[in-house]
Amino acid sequence: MRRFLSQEAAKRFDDKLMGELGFATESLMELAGLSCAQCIFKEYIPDSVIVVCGPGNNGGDGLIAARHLFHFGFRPTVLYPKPTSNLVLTRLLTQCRVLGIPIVDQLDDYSSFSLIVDAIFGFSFRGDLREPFKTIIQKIKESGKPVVSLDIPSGWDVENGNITGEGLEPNVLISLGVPKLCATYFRGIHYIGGRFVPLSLAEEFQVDLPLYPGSDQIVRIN
Ligand SMILES: NC(=O)C1=CN([C@@H]2O[C@H](COP(=O)(O)OP(=O)(O)OC[C@H]3O[C@@H](n4cnc5c(N)ncnc54)[C@H](OP(=O)(O)O)[C@@H]3O)[C@@H](O)[C@H]2O)[C@@H](O)CC1
Ligand SMILES: [K+]
Repeated sequence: MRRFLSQEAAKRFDDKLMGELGFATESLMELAGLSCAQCIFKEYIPDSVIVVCGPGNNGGDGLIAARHLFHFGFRPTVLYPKPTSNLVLTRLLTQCRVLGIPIVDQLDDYSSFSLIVDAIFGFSFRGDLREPFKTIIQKIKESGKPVVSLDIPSGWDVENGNITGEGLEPNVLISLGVPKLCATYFRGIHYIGGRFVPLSLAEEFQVDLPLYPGSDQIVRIN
């Protein structure tokens, strides 16, 4: 059995979940985002947090995590630099707005936040880092603040890790469903979250599922 998925396998895995296995993106994203917020609550005292969201579903996980973090007593702000017309993401942005969570499209100074949540890129990241996210990632690194990455440390090659050196070096990584290959290069605190993978799918892809304690949605593996 393997413990990690390649980029191509992660995409096929996702297609199966959202296709023949009957799941909706929104429902799995909700479980993913909740599990991320639970990991953050375990590792950090509630305080101000900036949740930096990219244009894809990783950004959606971030919006959901921001909403749950608000309910857990954190003071989240969302950085959403790229406008979206995607209905799922638009609805999640509305849900944050309803709670009074500030949503900004640019940020020059991260110093007023005690924690940065990286929901910029997930398993679909490829090629050279493009703007505006290249500068955002650079500024996050310069801030020296603790970083929690959702699914993939942004800027890392999904299989080969931080090969350009431009990627984030998070303190905590929360792999969603099954870790991707780049996680083998990660040396910080590593959780798996999102307890939604059917055993039959894990067997088909020959990946191990972690043993989640009790009814928990998260498990620390490193
Ligand atoms: N399957 C599961 O179990 C579940 C998966 N879930 C989550 O979904 C995530 C995967 O989401 P995803 O496929 O939407 O892609 P993701 O990585 O967020 O964004 C890709 C976008 O980024 C951009 N972009 C790409 N490369 C770039 C570059 N070099 N430089 C700059 N921009 C670049 C490009 O956008 P564009 O620039 O084309 O607008 C592209 O569209 C997964 O990791 C997990 O977090 C959970 O929600 C639910 C359960
Ligand atoms: K990320």
